[in-house]
Amino acid sequence: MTVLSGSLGAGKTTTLNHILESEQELNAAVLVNDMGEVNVDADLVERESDLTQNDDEIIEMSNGCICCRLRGDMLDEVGRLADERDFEYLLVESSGISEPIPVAQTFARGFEDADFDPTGVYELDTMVSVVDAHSFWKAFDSGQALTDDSVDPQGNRVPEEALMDQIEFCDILLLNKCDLVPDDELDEIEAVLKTLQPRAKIIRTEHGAVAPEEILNTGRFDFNRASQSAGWKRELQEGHHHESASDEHGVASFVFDADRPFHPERLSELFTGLPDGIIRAKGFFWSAGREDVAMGLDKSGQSVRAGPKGTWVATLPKAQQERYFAARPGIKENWDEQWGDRGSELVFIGREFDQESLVTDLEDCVLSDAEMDENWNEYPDPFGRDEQRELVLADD
Ligand SMILES: Nc1nc2c(ncn2[C@@H]2O[C@H](COP(=O)(O)OP(=O)(O)OP(=O)(O)O)[C@@H](O)[C@H]2O)c(=O)[nH]1
Repeated sequence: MTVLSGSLGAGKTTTLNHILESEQELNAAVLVNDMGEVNVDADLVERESDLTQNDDEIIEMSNGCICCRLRGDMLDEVGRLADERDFEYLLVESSGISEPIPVAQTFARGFEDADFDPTGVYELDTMVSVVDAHSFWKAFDSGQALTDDSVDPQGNRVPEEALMDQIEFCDILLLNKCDLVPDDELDEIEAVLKTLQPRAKIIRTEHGAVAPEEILNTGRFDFNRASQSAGWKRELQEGHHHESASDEHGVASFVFDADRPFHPERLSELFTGLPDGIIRAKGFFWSAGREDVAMGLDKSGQSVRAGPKGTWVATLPKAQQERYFAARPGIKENWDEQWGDRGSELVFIGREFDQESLVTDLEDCVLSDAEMDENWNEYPDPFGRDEQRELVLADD
């Protein structure tokens, strides 16, 4: 099976129809997930591809998203399909806001609440994300997310976070609507995509016209590799610290690390005022006043979330610490006698931003010697108590 993800209107249905038309021999079934009341996409697939006449089957799932509420239902549906029909390939179009990881997980590993176990029946072959080249910059620069009513302080996700998930977790990136964008701009978008997601193959398309063999039976999907493929994860693992390596399109990424806590207010100010060119930021940090919790940063486009993310190994009982050291020797290597693993590692990925001044600004946010000597652990902070949430809304 192949799963198509991508934001609203990126061209998933168009791509699906193209595949079904150009592979007449393909004995396929299709599952379309649409969040609306009426499953417009399923109608379109049905109408434009004569699927029903080919004795194929389309499952429509509306009123919910297959990455969360409908996970179990989705499995039951494809289980029924496997029982009742004889077909070779399953194509899934997920809704524009679907997160690809839980969808992939559901198919690759099953889901506890479902009666049907897909492993051994379905084989997840390729995760495809369709990216709209025409609205690419707008999706990250518009600031829509922050004024959008759908964002609330409880931490609901915003569209650009879904888009970032789709870019970071896939095997094939289809850069669609290339007819609407000049070549030099496409080169820039591709440079950004490559940095955000170094593993995926990027294919430029117009009207979803991709050769079927590029996304069917590619054998590319591997859950573990896909989970590790985000550009920011690689940066952290490979430790490209403070390195400036911007490519010919001005795309650069670097890791900032510090073994002292940040001044929370200075840092939150910096986070909310990051240069426009910073498309992605991710990592963990040590915030003065939070001795026990590791804080997380998660920025996609205009959306910036920060807040409690985990526990420092240093705060765990000794026996548990030993288990961590055994599993991840890297922790021990960077262990500070006084502070243990407390510290910060933040990845920034962006385009045409002044890296040097950002590093200086970050350094200014770290506690000074004097601040450290005073009460390093007595700073109030604007971050939420329980979880990461939108920073701009964090002070209400
Ligand atoms: N100019 C241009 N238009 C395109 C291209 N691909 C798709 N479209 C148009 O963009 C619109 C959205 O395409 P869909 O295929 O419905 O997008 P989708 O991702 O399935 O959309 P949702 O299911 O609503 O999330 C349609 O009007 C398509 O005809 C393209 O490459 N170039």
